[in-house]
Amino acid sequence: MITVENISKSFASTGAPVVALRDVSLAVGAGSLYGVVGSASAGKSTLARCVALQERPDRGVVRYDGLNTTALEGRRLRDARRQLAVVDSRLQPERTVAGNVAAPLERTGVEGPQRRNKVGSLLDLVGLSKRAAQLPAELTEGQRRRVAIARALAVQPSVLLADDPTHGVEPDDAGSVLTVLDRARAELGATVLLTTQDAGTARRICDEVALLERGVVVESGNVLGLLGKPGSKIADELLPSVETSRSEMGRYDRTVDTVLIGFAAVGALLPEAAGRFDVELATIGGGLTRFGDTPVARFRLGVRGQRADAALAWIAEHGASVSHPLYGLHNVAA
Ligand SMILES: Nc1ncnc2c1ncn2[C@@H]1O[C@H](COP(=O)(O)OP(=O)(O)OP(=O)(O)O)[C@@H](O)[C@H]1O
Repeated sequence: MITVENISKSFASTGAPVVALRDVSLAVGAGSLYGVVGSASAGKSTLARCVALQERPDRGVVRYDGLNTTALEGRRLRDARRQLAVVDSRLQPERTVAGNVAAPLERTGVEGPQRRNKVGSLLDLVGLSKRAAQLPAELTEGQRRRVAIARALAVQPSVLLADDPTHGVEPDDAGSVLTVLDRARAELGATVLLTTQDAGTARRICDEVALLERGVVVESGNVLGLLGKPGSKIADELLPSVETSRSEMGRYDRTVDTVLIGFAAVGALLPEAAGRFDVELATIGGGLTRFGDTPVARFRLGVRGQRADAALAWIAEHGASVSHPLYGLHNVAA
């Protein structure tokens, strides 16, 4: 378990100091895949460096399993660092894929068949066994990232830190990088903390997420839990957008936005409510996506019928969130 408690960090500059983090707190549960999402210069890398114990915050504390790391020096700092690994995408260009993954094992004195077996299982984990003898230059950027992840995992860290792991990777290739991070958590039990500018990354693999804006955590929590929360910025960013024309909305008695989570809800809840209460629930905006393996829909519904209130209450009772869209520019196309 990693806890970040009220950390702040500024950097000197020619003018006023640059405040990279302001009073940031996070709790990253053991075995979770935690995503810090934010736009450029939001402070993500600074936060990742503080958690990786590469940078000391000006104020606040980073704890590993309760241990306050902020004051650690020398051997105790090295011991604390040993349980975490940072994915460093700079590979040794003259060494093969297997050689790069073997490098940390060579440094720690793991030899012979033990080293070969370990490298072999890590290459299996990242899906690059067939490329063991190739050089980094012969790989795609996404494959190189997977080598970097395998190398980071060679020291059997309990925490894996990946700062913007899909940056510069082609979209087609990015999915396999994320899959490998997910496997590191699922198969090796590592806690994974990643940063990203891309909401899609959080949607694909993160269980927990924090939204960082100008050095401040504006929202955090369980991803699926946030989706139904009215006014959630994270939900708004991750869910399909709802764009409906005013004239389309005007054809119904009223319109509502609804978020449906899981196979049963997405597949059956709306037709079931429409039939049960004899109302029309027409999908006039939004769409369907996936969070990991879980299907999630955000629909704007045009509602007609005398028992509309009862139908919407029934949907809400069965786990959907129902909210009334604002007639603002944000939601309504002209
Ligand atoms: N070593 C440093 N010296 C001076 N300023 C820094 C340093 N590191 C970061 N900053 C500044 O702190 C702020 C946050 O930077 P940081 O790199 O943490 O953001 P980020 O969210 O990772 O951005 P990006 O997604 O663009 O990498 C920025 O204004 C940046 O210029």
